[in-house]
Amino acid sequence: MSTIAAFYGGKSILITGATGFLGKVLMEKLFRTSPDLKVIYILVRPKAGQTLQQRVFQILDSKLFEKVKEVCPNVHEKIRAIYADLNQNDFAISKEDMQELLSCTNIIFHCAATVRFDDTLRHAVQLNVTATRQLLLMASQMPKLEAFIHISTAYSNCNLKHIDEVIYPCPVEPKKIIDSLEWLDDAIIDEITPKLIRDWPNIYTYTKALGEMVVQQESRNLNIAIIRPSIVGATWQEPFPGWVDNINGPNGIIIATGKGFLRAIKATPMAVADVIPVDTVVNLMLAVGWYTAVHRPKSTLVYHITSGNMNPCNWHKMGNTTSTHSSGKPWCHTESSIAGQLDTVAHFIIGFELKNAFPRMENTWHAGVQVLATFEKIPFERPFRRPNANFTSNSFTSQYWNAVSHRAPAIIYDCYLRLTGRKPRMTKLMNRLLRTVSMLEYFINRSWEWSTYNTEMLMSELSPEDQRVFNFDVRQLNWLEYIENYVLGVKKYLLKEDMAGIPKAKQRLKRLRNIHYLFNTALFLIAWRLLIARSQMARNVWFFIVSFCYKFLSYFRASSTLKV
Ligand SMILES: CCCCCCCCCCCCCCCCCCCCCCCC(=O)SCCNC(=O)CCNC(=O)[C@H](O)C(C)(C)COP(=O)(O)OP(=O)(O)OC[C@H]1O[C@@H](n2cnc3c(N)ncnc32)[C@H](O)[C@@H]1OP(=O)(O)O
Ligand SMILES: NC(=O)C1=CN([C@@H]2O[C@H](COP(=O)(O)OP(=O)(O)OC[C@H]3O[C@@H](n4cnc5c(N)ncnc54)[C@H](OP(=O)(O)O)[C@@H]3O)[C@@H](O)[C@H]2O)C=CC1
Repeated sequence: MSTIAAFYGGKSILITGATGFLGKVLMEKLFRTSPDLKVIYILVRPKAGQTLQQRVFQILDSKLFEKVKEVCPNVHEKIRAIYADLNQNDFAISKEDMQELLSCTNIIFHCAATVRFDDTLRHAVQLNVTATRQLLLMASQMPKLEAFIHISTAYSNCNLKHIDEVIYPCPVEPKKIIDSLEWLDDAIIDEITPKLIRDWPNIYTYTKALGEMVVQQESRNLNIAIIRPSIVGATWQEPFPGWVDNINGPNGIIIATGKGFLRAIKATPMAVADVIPVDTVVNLMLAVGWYTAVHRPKSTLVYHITSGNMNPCNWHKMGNTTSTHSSGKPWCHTESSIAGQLDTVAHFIIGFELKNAFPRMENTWHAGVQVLATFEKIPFERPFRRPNANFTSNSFTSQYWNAVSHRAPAIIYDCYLRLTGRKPRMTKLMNRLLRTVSMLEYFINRSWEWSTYNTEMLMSELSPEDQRVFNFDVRQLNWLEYIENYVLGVKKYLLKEDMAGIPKAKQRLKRLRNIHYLFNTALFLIAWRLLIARSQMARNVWFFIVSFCYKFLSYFRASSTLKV
């Protein structure tokens, strides 16, 4: 019997952010492994015209919860949705609900946050800092509370290169920021935001760092732990592989690439793609909840849950030479443009240098290669263009690809829409996509080193049974398998596409490839014709090539006649 599963039996657990990506997987695992838990309180707000109950029913009726319903048929009775808005004072929780929460809660998992990179400072501070402070205040009034688990991000200190499992101080005290936001107006806040966030890349990571500081300052005598996941991806194993339900992080990029909208990205070839499956993060969260409550460490422990140091995967490739598990297909630039060739050469040179500089990276996996190979096997329906991916770390090349591979086709397509009497929309969509990609660029052009002493210590504290049921050992992850399931999951659960449509999608890809070749050939012929008309040298080269081909063919014909 798993000690951790038994620990949660009979417990009242409070989860914030339960309607989010991580929160749903956390609830699912809790119900599946500890069906005898007493109750899960979730703080929910009505959204998109749905009441709390409708939101809960929608979650429980989803595919994610299919297994839970077998193990815990009365799951509906064990969820208690409490109306709450974390942006409001006291979270706008009713007196009776607050009383129940304060007197009954045993464990808190605080997942709620705004994860938008472009949120306003006011809103992000309210949710990621002030709400955390408020929740800690509530926690301090809970007599039965055994552990408070705060979910942060591995990127809360991404302004550093090496990050330890400690809470780093922020230049400005969170309290000062909270106080000043109360009286500053929005225009002034916008003006001072860059000065406040300094070398953090966005408001999200900055406010998550402030949130950690608040946890440290307001911890009082609570048993607190902080968990810092890197980029949370689709499920690896549980309850089934590939489950994903939002367009954050890599998900949106996978869709945009699979549908042929995004064909180039500014990314450092060997930068580590520190994706961590959501079920791995949840397993660690539950193990940390147990450990913090039972072992009561003297100080607040921080746990990193990342993949890069134990089982690295990078965004791109260094050809098919480094990974024995890669598809074997070279990372090819299918377009035969000169810039493309130069880019390839540059990648090989950079990659060769990097390989020599970081021999550890020899065994890394190549996300991009696997993703593209999977698109061949399991194409998305109705792609705009054929999926392709040019990775470049050079700003100039990146701008070139943006113009040629993204903006130009969007403009051409919009002209076609206009000519056929429809409303143009592709340029707008493309601008939005490129804006999103530019926000993610910071994270795909750098690598970080996260120490994982606490996470490893915890792993060694678990019984073999707990290590199996609550597995967070990312060394066992097979990236090839994971990425295939990830892409399949995006197709099935996000795009809601039917597998029966695959043959048709493959046919469409073939058609797009033919159009692509035709278009390139026409372009080449036009360019060549124009050149020949203008340059004597081009004409000489042309006659040389034609006469060479003619001689070659005559020789070939003569020798085959001799053989007969
Ligand atoms: C050529 C390339 C080849 C690649 C090949 C394959 C490569 C290998 C794998 C893929 C690699 C790709 C690299 C990915 C890099 C990922 C790096 C991520 C780094 C994260 C570090 C930190 C991690 C964390 O701690 S937090 C989690 C990460 N957070 C995010 O990702 C949030 C980022 N998002 C935002 O900030 C905004 O959404 C923004 C700015 C991107 C977009 O804002 P915008 O205002 O333009 O759009 P929205 O109005 O927000 O939404 C548009 C549209 O989408 C709907 N929507 C929004 N969110 C969701 C959602 N979560 N789920 C479902 N749908 C959503 C929204 O409703 C809108 O729909 P409409 O119908 O238009 O209303
Ligand atoms: N996804 C990732 O890649 C990573 C996530 N993390 C951290 O993990 C945690 C969970 O992230 P994730 O699940 O991906 O995020 P989601 O955006 O999927 O979920 C956010 C959750 O917070 C809730 N929430 C937001 N605002 C409010 C509010 N005013 N009142 C009540 N609830 C609110 C949302 O509720 P609603 O449904 O009503 O909007 C939702 O349940 C966050 O703390 C994040 O920083 C860390 C590293 C990476």
